[in-house]
Amino acid sequence: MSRSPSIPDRPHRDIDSDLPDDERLEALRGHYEDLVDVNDQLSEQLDDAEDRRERLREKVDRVERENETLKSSSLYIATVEDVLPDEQVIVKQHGNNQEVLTDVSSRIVDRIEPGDRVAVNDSFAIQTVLDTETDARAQSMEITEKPAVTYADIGGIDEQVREVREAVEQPLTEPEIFNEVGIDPPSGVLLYGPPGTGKTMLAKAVANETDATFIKMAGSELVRKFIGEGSRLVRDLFEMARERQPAIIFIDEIDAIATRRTESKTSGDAEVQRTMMQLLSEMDGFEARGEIRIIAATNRFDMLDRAILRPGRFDRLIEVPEPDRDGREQILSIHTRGMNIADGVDFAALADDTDGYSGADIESLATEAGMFAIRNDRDEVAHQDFADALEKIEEDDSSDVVSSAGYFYQ
Ligand SMILES: Nc1ncnc2c1ncn2[C@@H]1O[C@H](COP(=O)(O)OP(=O)(O)OP(=O)(O)O)[C@@H](O)[C@H]1O
Repeated sequence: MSRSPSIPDRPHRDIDSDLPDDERLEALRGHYEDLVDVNDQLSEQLDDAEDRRERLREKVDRVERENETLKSSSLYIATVEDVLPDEQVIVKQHGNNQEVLTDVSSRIVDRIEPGDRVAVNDSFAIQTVLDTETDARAQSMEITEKPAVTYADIGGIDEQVREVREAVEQPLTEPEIFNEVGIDPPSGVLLYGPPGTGKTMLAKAVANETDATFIKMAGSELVRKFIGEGSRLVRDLFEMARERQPAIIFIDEIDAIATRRTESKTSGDAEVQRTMMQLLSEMDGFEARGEIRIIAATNRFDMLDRAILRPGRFDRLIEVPEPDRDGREQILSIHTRGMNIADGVDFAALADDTDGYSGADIESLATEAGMFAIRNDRDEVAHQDFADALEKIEEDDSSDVVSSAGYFYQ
């Protein structure tokens, strides 16, 4: 290693104040030149030091990268299940679900809590607590161990409930039937229809019924929020499902990533295209009789790229329409179940008066009626409250009577 150059001495000159002016000036000039000289030497040394610092920094970066590569090539991901005394923890390795009791260094132990994702080496020693990058991406998904929605909460679409149970629930609960008959269940189910008609509820209710983890991702998030990350997020989505199976993957607004190809070839389109290709390749490599089911939803069926509807992909289409009159009455009674409803509230008449309302609109109507009762200092909701609520909703939405008006789905 080269030795550091020595720092030049500070120039020093005694200048006698009794000297004649011209000699003093000459002496001062000499002193000034000494100073400039030292300054030049110091600048040179500083430049050298900067160079050396830069080279060292590059070396550190290289070593860090090599270290990262070494670590990433040999580490496995696990979840901490329990932290025990004496710096021991139980971890469950992802993928094979193997549970292991392992030591953890005191450097890390204080930072670990049950539920943390960690990286372990071949001998299961915890190397790092995973930082939040993957978790941040996981946050773009909604993960629910057991959604609270049940089939009994869904009104007016009994036929769709039956179809979803057959296409999604049965392959999970009775896979042997498909084996015996020798057919593959549908790979993916596509629910299409106007907004607020219960598509998300259907997906959640199947997850509830089958004790599956519900993992929801919105297509719009895949392309808007994480530009450049869409295909990675799709991989994460399926990875998450594999870790938590049985699982229901629900991709809402699938049209955002599976629109018909347009002529324009902007980079945004290319990104959307890549995200969709990733989704298709995940689905193609999928065990149809496995423990993961995929449901997608759209209210823009007309815009969908037909490539996603081929066999082995979203090959079961279920239309979820706006509720008819009886459906609206059923949904009204579901959403008023927990309300203090006065005698004389005529649900049949309200169902007649809500033509074109979606399930979500009917839910808002019930809430709004409750607000009218509160405003009028009553704890019982009367028929008039519903009538007032209806009027208010019609007024608020006079240009767009119900939220579902103007959708396109076929
Ligand atoms: N068929 C239904 N029965 C009971 N409630 C319903 C029904 N449809 C919608 N709702 C109510 O509307 C809310 C929104 O429904 P949901 O999210 O399932 O609609 P969606 O079809 O997925 O809509 P979007 O296409 O806008 O995502 C539900 O939380 C529920 O309260």
